[in-house]
Amino acid sequence: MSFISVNKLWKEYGDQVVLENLNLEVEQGEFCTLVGASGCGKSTFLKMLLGQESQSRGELLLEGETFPAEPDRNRGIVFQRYSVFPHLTVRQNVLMGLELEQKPVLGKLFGSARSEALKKVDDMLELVGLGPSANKWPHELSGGMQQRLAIAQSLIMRPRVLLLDEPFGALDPGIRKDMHELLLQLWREIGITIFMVTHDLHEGFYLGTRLLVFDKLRNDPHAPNAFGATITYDLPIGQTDERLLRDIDQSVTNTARYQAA
Ligand SMILES: Nc1ncnc2c1ncn2[C@@H]1O[C@H](COP(=O)(O)OP(=O)(O)OP(=O)(O)O)[C@@H](O)[C@H]1O
Repeated sequence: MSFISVNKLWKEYGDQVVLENLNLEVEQGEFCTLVGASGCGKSTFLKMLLGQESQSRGELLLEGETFPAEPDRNRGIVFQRYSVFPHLTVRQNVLMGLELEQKPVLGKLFGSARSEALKKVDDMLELVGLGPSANKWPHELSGGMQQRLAIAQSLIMRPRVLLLDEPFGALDPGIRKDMHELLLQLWREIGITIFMVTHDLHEGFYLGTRLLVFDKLRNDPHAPNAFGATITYDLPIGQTDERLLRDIDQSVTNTARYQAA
């Protein structure tokens, strides 16, 4: 049995078919990057993995069981835009998840429970390179540092699956490279399963263990909503070459043109 199984999965909004007949088996510890034209349903797929959206048809299984219908601590998510709380310091931002989990009513930990939680928070901040910034406010951080904080906020809850929706899309190329290194280091150290959406085909081609291309096999200009996207390529990273990259780029660009028409 696979860690995650996607069987004949469809997603429709009204008469718009967004995803059609997705089939996928993912083992624990895999790092999947998702690429595809804008509007092809990559974020929708992440939302289904998160439990924020339900499928129209088909199955989504975690260790053979139906995925929990609500977001829970099994799954953490990081978005492109910073999702940190501006009125809390870096340390408080990361502590908050643990406090709300252990004290859902008061939202505060005291005594030894608080010391233990703070130790975990400081270890996590070290891991993502924010140790020296623990007492800063989010507005004092660069974009890359804010995304490190968002990643720390997710990882402190020890999710089994980390979902990343274009987490580095707003960052400068140099910072993006540093964030790739950080992500690969965290993934190796923690052994977590990752799904990451990116618009950058090169990023998708070289980061992680597996590239999933979301694309439409059929485009009908007279009925643009009639066909959804599916996984057209499922490639192990490292066994990809420039020619294939160009083919995928061409196909994704064609779909993007149809979508924009
Ligand atoms: N809640 C919703 N209600 C209706 N339609 C929706 C909803 N969420 C998404 N859609 C539609 O589903 C399609 C897929 O959207 P989605 O955001 O998943 O695409 P995407 O591949 O992640 O795009 P991008 O790369 O631009 O973020 C789009 O046409 C979008 O308008």
